[in-house]
Amino acid sequence: MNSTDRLIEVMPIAGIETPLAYAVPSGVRGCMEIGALVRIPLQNRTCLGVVVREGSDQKVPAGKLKYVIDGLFNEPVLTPELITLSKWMRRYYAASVESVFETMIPSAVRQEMSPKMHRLLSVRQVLNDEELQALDKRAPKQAEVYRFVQQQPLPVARGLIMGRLKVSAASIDSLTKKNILTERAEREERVVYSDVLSNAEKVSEVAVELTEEQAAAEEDIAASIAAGEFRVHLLHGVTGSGKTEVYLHAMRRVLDSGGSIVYLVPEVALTPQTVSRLRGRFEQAGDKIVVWHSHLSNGERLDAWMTLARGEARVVVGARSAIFAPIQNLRLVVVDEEHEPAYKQAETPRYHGRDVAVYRAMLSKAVCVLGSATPSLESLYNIQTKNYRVNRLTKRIDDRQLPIVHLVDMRRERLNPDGSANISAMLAEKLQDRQDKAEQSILFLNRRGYSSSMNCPDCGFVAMCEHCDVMLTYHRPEQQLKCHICGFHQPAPSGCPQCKSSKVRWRGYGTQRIEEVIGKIVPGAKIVRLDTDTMSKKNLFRKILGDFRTGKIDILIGTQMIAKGLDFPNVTLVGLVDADVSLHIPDFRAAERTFQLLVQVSGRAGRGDKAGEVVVQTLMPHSPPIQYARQADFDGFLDAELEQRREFNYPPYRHLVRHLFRGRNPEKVQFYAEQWAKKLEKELTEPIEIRGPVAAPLEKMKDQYRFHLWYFVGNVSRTLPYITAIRDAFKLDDDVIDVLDVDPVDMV
Ligand SMILES: Nc1ncnc2c1ncn2[C@@H]1O[C@H](COP(=O)(O)OP(=O)(O)OP(=O)(O)O)[C@@H](O)[C@H]1O
Ligand SMILES: [Zn+2]
Repeated sequence: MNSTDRLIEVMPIAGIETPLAYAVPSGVRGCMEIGALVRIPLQNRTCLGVVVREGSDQKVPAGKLKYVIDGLFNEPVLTPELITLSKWMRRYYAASVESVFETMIPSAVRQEMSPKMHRLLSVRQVLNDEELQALDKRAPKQAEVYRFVQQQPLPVARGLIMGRLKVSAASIDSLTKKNILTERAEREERVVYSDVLSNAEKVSEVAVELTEEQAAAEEDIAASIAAGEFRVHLLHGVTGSGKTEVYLHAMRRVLDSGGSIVYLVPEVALTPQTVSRLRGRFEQAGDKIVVWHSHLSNGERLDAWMTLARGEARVVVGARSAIFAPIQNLRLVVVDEEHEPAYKQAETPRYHGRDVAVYRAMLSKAVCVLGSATPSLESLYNIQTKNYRVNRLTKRIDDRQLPIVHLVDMRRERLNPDGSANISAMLAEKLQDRQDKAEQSILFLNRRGYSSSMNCPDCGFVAMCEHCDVMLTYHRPEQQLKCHICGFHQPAPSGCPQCKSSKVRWRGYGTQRIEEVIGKIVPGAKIVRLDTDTMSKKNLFRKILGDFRTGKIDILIGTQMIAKGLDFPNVTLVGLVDADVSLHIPDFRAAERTFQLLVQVSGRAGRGDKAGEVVVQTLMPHSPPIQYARQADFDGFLDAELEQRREFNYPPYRHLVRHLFRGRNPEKVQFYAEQWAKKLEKELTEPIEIRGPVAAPLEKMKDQYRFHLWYFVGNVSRTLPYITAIRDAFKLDDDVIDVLDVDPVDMV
């Protein structure tokens, strides 16, 4: 290395937890700034890394310092504050550098992938005659490739060489490995950013005049944006109060003053209405919006990302990972439906999109707006403890009334012998009434109850998954029993496999069964079912919503996953078939989830000129979350629930960390979990409460047995590193795996 060489520090994406110093060769291709994605040599291989520092004071012995190979792009793929965010995520979620960067930088970007990408080869090291003759002898094919490339005036496409010379990829690769040839990816032409959601339901978008409440909320948010300080606003507005309109006005201001915006939704595919409203509003005004969603091809992903990195688009809308968009001058982060558990990632790094959004906003001194009709207890609590500002919208647009909620006690209804069990007389009658009046209805099933299992009344046999601790679910169209956790399936037996009785029964009900029953109750109604099968078919979901809007469908049946943000003015009846299923899950948030579910699904009724009604079927009509939801009493629910949480030290009073051990051998898993607990209790100097180990509620999953411990932690960033340090010195057997999940939403 020359004394004039510039140094940078690069964090390899390769299972290493510290940055390494590299020299930057003069004339190197690509960006070398902080946040740039670069190729580096590391222990005899080439890997990717992110530039985290310009300059270095690492003492690298002379002759050991290596050169960066090149930068993948001409601009950084992460902003400096995203690098800081990555450090926080590693610490807070006990995650590796590799997993954090792989989450932050989409694989399409890391692989520099595009369907229209060429891999171009050129000569890096010119061979002299002697060397060329040696190569001719040793590897004639390689020599042929070398000669061919050397004769070309411009870099030549790899595919072309392979086709023309009939050589294998291996011959080319060995030349690049020896650094005789060099390969780089280049776009054939600029890929036009096409987007599958671009022809979503068209909503003609004109900016409406805000109501008084909306205007007050928006002005308060605007004041924070103008102040240029980090602030969090909780926009707590009842269903149909026009929260989206408040976001849109605030966004307009930010765009007009040159700032950028991240807008998060729980799942893009489930929110086509929101996406088309954003598009309608901003793209007509000439502001490009990037919609970041799972149906993008790799080429589109790369292109969308780079559009943001280059500052060509200043708004990104997407699910949780959109929070990592390399957008500069971030002024506003919107987290819509902030209470949604879908914001939590189920794999490492197990981050919570909302919490990361708040942290990123803080780093950028931006404003974060969390919006919901049913905010999480954590956010409501933060109003008091972290000075979140709260903006309430207490009224629906045009003073529309919140719907009347009827509770039906299904313990009495169950006695109905007419075969239409699970649909109460009241719900049946109201469905027919809406049909007569040409109004629309939506029926919701609680997702957790969306199954029908097989059991035998003679011997008590229940069909269970061979690999998981769950009952198999009956799917009528395919006549199969399926496991919703691992996908195991088998043909549905006609008799009991254990005692051969022919009296097998199907208990519970799925959307399919409800559809049949409703068909009998309301003959002539056009009924459509929305479930996971529908969701897996591209565009079908949007088509169904479109048909529902135009009145081609009378009754829509689905699980609560479809409830988010649906806004159909002609819906005057909502039925919740099984309100309390979610009360029985082993989760300290069971009451909160049930309350949220009731309020959210009720919120779909009566959004137009006509008043709405809700029929809630329950076996526990007196349980507090159901009563509070019925009266739309948020404060009552909050007070009661906070008291419970405080008593048991649950969030929001403490953070929970779940430490799961799993493996195929249950005794071994339990043994390690217990050994660990002993070690932790002995060595941990921090006062935290430890509960467990105990078997997880879902003890067996995908053939693995699961035990877990719970840590009740006051300050995660401070305490977790102590736990991980002890864990680093705790050797597990190869076939036992442990996972730390901070602020978990999955309790089973
Ligand atoms: N100021 C306004 N004047 C007239 N119509 C409005 C106004 N603000 C919002 N709307 C309309 O009211 C309806 C409800 O608004 P929106 O969907 O934003 O409510 P929301 O608070 O997000 O509801 P939810 O939480 O139930 O999804 C929409 O059709 C929207 O276009
Ligand atoms: Zn299974």
